[in-house]
Amino acid sequence: MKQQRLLLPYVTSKGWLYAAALLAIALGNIIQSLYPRVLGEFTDKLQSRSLTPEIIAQSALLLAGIAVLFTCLAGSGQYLVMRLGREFERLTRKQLFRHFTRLSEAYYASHGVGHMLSYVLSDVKSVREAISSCFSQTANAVILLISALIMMKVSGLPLGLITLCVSPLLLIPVLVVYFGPRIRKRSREVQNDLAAMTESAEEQIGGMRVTQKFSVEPMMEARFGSHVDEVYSSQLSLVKMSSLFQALIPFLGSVSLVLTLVAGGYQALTGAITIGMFVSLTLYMRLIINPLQMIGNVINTMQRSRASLERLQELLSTRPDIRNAADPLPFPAEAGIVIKGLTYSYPGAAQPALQDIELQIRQGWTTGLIGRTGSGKTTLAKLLLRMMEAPEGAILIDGLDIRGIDVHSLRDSIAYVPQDGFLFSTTLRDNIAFAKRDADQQEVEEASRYAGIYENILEFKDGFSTKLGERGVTLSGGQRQRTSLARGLIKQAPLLILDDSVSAVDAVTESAIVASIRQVRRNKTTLIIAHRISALKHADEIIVLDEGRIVQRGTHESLLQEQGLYAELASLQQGGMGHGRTGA
Ligand SMILES: Nc1ncnc2c1ncn2[C@@H]1O[C@H](COP(=O)(O)OP(=O)(O)OP(=O)(O)O)[C@@H](O)[C@H]1O
Repeated sequence: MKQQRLLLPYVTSKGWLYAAALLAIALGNIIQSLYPRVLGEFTDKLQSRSLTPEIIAQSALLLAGIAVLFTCLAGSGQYLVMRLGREFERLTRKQLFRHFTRLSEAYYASHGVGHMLSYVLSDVKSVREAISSCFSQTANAVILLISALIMMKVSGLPLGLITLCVSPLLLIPVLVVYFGPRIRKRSREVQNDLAAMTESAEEQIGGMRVTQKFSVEPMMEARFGSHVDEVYSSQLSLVKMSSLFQALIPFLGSVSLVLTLVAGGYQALTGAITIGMFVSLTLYMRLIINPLQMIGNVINTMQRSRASLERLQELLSTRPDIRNAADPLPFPAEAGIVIKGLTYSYPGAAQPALQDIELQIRQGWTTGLIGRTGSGKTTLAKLLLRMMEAPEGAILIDGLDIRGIDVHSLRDSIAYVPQDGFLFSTTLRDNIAFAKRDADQQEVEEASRYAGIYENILEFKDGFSTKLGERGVTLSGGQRQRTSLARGLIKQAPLLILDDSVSAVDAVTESAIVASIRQVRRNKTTLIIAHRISALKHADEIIVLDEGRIVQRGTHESLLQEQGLYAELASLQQGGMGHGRTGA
């Protein structure tokens, strides 16, 4: 799998801005590295008693100038780098969301919402830290080190002395090589555990009402608690490694200072260097050590960010399972469907969900699909929507292989109404006009009348402007279903699939809805999936599925004449179980 590169293209595209930031930081640090020299010369003049009030004023002005220039230059470099980091965060979050919209049903079945959130929140933030604060701190340290070394040489300090004093700092790269990969590995474990914990939090909080109703709070606490413990232990293991690393770097800095004191002091005693030179040497060493100490922090953050970057790159490299063919065709003029020898198994399933399906959903007809729970009805609907991919040549729409049809055009031409349609936290109007944003009020009202929800909506104080969701009205199961049905009907799509879409309404409402759907879908292709015979008995053809296979087909009347599952379901439902889920 080719890895999608995330960072390099971004940094390259912003190359000029990064170069400008680097320049500002470099100039700021070069200017700052002048101040030990000013103080060294000042000390020498003080010692040789050649100090005058003018020299004092000049030196003070010089130091103030250095401070102002450093603040302006380093400050603007820092601002630019931080801004570039935030821009990366903004673009990557959008890119991730775009990628999420392309991932398939199978991906979402194996990755929870919390897991996806952890990419958008913590991984992106962690990479942003690397390209903002780490960038400026590294630039600071490297430039300051180089300019301080040059200034020490220019100030006349002996090369041997300089080399001896900075030698312990040369061990820093060795520490980086040893600790870097270890910190990265542990960081990756932390990120994975955090993702699992977010996923668990999302699920446990989402299911809190069920938890309370079943009074199983201790069990759920233990479930979430175990994820929290895992995060704690992986973080602890990371903290151990990174603390050791971060403690060793200042230690090397202190060794450098000790050497400076001993070797510099000895040379000043013997007269090899002046006292002013000794003062500037110690100041230079302090100047270098401060940012180098921060390098420990930077490298820690960088390793964490690298682990996050790897996770993000892996995610962005996941190719969507459902992709358009090289030359995708638009949805054909007619929505007649032929299914030939379709067998479909979910990944890892022992049994196929559908087997040897031969079926025709005729253009302009209403086809009914009935069967016990788990018989494969929804699987068939999802294959028609290409939420999963059917084998080549198994599903033809108006003679075209479904795999050759543009995914967007296909889904745009099908109105799919599931049993438990998800409604968004917006107004009822927005939910109904979800897939038809330009629908006028009349269309919205018409669709809600057909779906049998119009009267209910008018009863709300704000009518169609009623807000749903956390800060709005909570609809009953049946109201939710009918709103979702209105959302499907308003599309007036060439193919309508109702997947148990009126299962939560009473028999009277159901028969009114079925009658209006028949009216609005006259001569349009419609597939009604249902458990209840009453929902599909008017269909032009009814298909009976059992354990993934078609076991009967015909009209309501012909199927009632046959010995078989349909007649069995009919007698059960007439016997008073009509509103339950048969075979469940
Ligand atoms: N994402 C999935 N991964 C694995 N197996 C699945 C998945 N979705 C459904 N199945 C299995 O496929 C079979 C058919 O399921 P499907 O949802 O199509 O049945 P159904 O007839 O629509 O049932 P119901 O009437 O209860 O909605 C079942 O055995 C189910 O467990």
